[in-house]
Amino acid sequence: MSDTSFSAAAPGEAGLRDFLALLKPRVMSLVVFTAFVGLVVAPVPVHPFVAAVAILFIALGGGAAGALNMWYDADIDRLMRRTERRPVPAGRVSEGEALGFGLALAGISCVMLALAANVFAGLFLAFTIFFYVVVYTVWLKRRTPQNIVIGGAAGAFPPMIGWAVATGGISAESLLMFALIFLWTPPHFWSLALFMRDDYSRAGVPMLTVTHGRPATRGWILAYTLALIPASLALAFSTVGGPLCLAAAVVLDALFLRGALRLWRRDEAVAEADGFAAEKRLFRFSLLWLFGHFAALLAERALHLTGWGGWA
Ligand code: HEM
Ligand SMILES: CC(C)=CCC/C(C)=C/CC/C(C)=C/COP(=O)(O)OP(=O)(O)O
Repeated sequence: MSDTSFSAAAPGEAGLRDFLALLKPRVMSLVVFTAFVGLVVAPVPVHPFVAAVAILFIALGGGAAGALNMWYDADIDRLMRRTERRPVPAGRVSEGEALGFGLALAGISCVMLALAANVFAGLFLAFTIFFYVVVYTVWLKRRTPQNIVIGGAAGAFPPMIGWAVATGGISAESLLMFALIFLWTPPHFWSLALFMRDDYSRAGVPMLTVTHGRPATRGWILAYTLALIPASLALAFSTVGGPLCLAAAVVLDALFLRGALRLWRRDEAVAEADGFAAEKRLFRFSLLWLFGHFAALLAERALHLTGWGGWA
């Protein structure tokens, strides 16, 4: 294989790196981690080989959804500084290639997950890809500032898919994991939208910062952060939680709330003058917050296996 397949290719010349970029690997890493935790904390043990194969196909399914999103959004990605260098808008991968790659990967991953785990998990993965690509990307993203609130459900399904791999179904615990990510998505995304507003405005995407302005967005970030607290406590007190989850929830929630309150009180001129430093900090912290909650669930499960952890 030549070196060029790994380097940033010229227009019209796709490299392996470009097809990897279509999978949105950085975002999907946390998505896949939440699916993994959903699988591990479920009360039904899964053979390690089946678990590894299932996680691989969930990762590929998530990647397929990313590729299909980038195929459909190529026109607006071309207009935003953050996304203009992506493989399709930069012309290194054609729209047809991105569409074919995404569809093939989506089909393979759903069928393989159904065969490796169970049909319900395979169908759930297919529904999640459909939700992200059709409901969020095609239908809502360009129409309403509620796009990421409703469409965000797609990003909240993966731990339920992981749970479904183990149990073949849905439970109160998997719904609580869903609720945690569902309520987290608005503060996660809107803190980024505060400092990326001009990109979205240029592309004509009706994100809340564009349609309702920054001060209103700050209020909504605080509102969803407050709603996150009971959701994370409920998960900590559920059968998959325990003292460690509770301690993690208290610390992470207090820090998230402090950051959201700080953003809410910010003067726009001050925020602009310091380059939206506090907004960027809260966006980065949102990633740590979600990782921390799911890492705590995993650690609680590990402790439980040694006779500690959990409430029982
Ligand atoms: C509709 C829901 C969501 C929207 C609109 C959204 C939007 C974004 C955007 C625009 C970025 C900026 C950087 C980039 O392009 O990579 C980003 C970063 C990120 N998001 Fe989200 N996100 C959503 C849901 C999620 C979910 C569910 C997860 C994981 C469970 C997640 C994990 C991440 C991670 C890990 C990054 C950092 C990527 C990096 O380091 O470059 N996001 N998100
Ligand atoms: C298993 C499976 C199918 C998982 C899907 C998970 C999922 C829906 C994650 C959402 C991640 C994300 C980057 C949303 C932003 O889309 P955007 O189009 O607003 O962001 P962009 O402008 O960066 O493209």
